[in-house]
Amino acid sequence: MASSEEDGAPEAGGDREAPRRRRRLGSLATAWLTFYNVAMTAGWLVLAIAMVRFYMEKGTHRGLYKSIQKTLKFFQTFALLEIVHCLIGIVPTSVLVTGVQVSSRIFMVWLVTHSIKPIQNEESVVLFLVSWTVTEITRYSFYTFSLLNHLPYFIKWARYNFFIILYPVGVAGELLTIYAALPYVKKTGMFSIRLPNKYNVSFDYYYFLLITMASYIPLFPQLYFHMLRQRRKVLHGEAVVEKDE
Ligand SMILES: CCCCCCCCCCCCC[C@@H](O)CC(=O)SCCNC(=O)CCNC(=O)[C@H](O)C(C)(C)COP(=O)(O)OP(=O)(O)OC[C@H]1O[C@@H](n2cnc3c(N)ncnc32)[C@H](O)[C@@H]1OP(=O)(O)O
Repeated sequence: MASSEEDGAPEAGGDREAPRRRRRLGSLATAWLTFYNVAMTAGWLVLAIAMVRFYMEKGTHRGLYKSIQKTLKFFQTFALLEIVHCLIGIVPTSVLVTGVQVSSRIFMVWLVTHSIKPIQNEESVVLFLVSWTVTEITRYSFYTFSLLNHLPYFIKWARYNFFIILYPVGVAGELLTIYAALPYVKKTGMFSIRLPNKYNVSFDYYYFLLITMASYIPLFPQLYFHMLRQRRKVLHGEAVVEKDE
């Protein structure tokens, strides 16, 4: 079920500029992006298999995060390159949208789940892990097949439909995990800087987490509506005007 993009002809109802844009990409950039997307698809697939195997063997989510954390940290951190891809112009995506998306994930991985051990067994961690994993397998395989001009319709369909449920579920998982971390952060004062000190600077990680949670209110709808616009453009061929472009 390969799409009609194979011969460079525009797809019915798709983005008619996409094949032309891809042809303009240099062969080095295309080779790099293909390698990057294949590696990321494989990485998130390994993570998915590890999670399913863990649950089948242990019958509980307790200990799941610990068992997959190295793979998760590696591949999610590797995604920082997506900001670089936008900055150097090899993908036609907004730096702002990608920056918010990637930095919120890096924050969740390193400054919340990795750093605050008592929350690693929360059910909410499983919520965001599953949402991220399904999303990323779909997204990176979408990019890979698009670059190879052999995009099966079901992958395109999945890329622009799964997020409708997975995005709110992932965000709920992230917010509940931060919420679960609050008492520990308050009790230990971790990552906080108290006055007096020689630099005369104070920082309270507990309030930083509260502000981060509040920032989902304006930022998440923007990402969600961005994806809805992309969905209309790619699946229904509607022209879309992005505010930050
Ligand atoms: C320091 C503390 C910070 C705290 C911040 C707190 C606020 C956070 C609020 C936000 C919360 C987000 C939470 C999030 O982590 C939750 C989840 O992810 S849950 C799981 C569900 N998630 C999703 O579905 C994610 C959806 N998001 C995305 O897909 C992308 O990340 C996004 C950047 C948002 C959108 O993608 P994009 O605009 O790029 O759309 P397209 O995929 O259609 O791509 C457009 C064109 O670019 C080409 N492209 C892009 N990347 C590549 C690539 N790697 N290789 C090749 N080509 C690429 C793509 O093919 C399109 O090209 P064309 O138009 O020519 O076809």
